[in-house]
Amino acid sequence: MQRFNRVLRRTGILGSRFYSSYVSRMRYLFTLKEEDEACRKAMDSGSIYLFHKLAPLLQKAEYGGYTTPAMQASDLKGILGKLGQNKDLLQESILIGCSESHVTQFALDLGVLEKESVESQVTGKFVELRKAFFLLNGHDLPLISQSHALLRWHQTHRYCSESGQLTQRNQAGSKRVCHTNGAIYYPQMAPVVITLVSDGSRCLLARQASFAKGMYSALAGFCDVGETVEETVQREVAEEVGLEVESLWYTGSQHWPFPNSSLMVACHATVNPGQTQISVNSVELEDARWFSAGEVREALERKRPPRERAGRATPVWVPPRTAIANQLIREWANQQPK
Ligand SMILES: NC(=O)c1ccc[n+]([C@@H]2O[C@H](COP(=O)([O-])OP(=O)(O)OC[C@H]3O[C@@H](n4cnc5c(N)ncnc54)[C@H](O)[C@@H]3O)[C@@H](O)[C@H]2O)c1
Ligand SMILES: [Mg+2]
Repeated sequence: MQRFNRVLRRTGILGSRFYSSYVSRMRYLFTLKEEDEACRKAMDSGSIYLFHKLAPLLQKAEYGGYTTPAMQASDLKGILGKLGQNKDLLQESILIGCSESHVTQFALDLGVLEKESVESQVTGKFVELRKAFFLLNGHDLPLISQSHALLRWHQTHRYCSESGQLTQRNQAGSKRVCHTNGAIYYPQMAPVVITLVSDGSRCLLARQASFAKGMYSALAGFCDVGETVEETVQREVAEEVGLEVESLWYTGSQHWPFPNSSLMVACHATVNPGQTQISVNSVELEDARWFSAGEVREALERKRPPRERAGRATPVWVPPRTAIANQLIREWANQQPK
């Protein structure tokens, strides 16, 4: 905390004016992205979330479920020493945030070490990200999702696309620079719209052939270059189910790490109740259907994935609460008369 205040004072951020805790945290993070030395120092007293080949470290929680344990940099240095690894590996950590108590948070991928030997030194197991999404509660997910996306970006974007030379990251890991031509690269994400279409009394859910059996979701699609969010919603609904959107409104957003890094922009949309004939685009979707509010409420309550019964079709279920699709579907169901 003292160091935190010193950095803020030196950079003129902590002055006579009162800053809320949130503002001072954001200003502090901004400074750490700009100043490599300040970031290096913050790492020494920060907490570090571990990954192994992009799989986050998960720990069984005392009262059930799983959490993501954070390690102190000093403890991690000891572990690296025991595993015969140079402590400089710690410098590869990337900055991901700052807790409310002003402890800086970093993420580090220990993929260069053998997974089992790391697990023997820490409490927990490295779990593949998709599985981790089902095991963790909503509180831990944004941090893990952000860390995964940033670590992955650094691992897969090491070269300058103009000079072909290796680029260097700044200490925080918020950018990479090519020292041959000065090109700067920032972490990328793709904007995606996710839309729940309604005709006033029913909503439209669809499934891709790759979804788990029985799972239906809202329509989703990547934004094309040059499109507005509104245009993407209209195009995706037309492309995937052959309907024309009459009105739409934004409701929320979510960072989504699959398959790469997406910013999911969630919208509700309506179509004319007199023009609801679905024409499924079979290249994109396996099925799309209208569901009544009652059917949607049942799907929301169903255990995921539901137990299969011999000779019966798998009951319809929807993505878990950790996916913004669930929020969209739940919002719509809550607005319908009981
Ligand atoms: N969080 C959630 O609730 C939620 C729910 C549904 C879908 N999603 C995500 O939304 C994403 C998009 O949905 P979709 O698959 O229906 O999209 P989509 O309908 O646009 O179809 C996918 C196709 O778009 C093309 N494409 C265009 N730009 C792309 C890019 N930048 N990256 C990858 N492919 C690109 C590819 O040909 C790909 O096969 C999926 O990756 C999925 O993980 C998230
Ligand atoms: Mg789609």
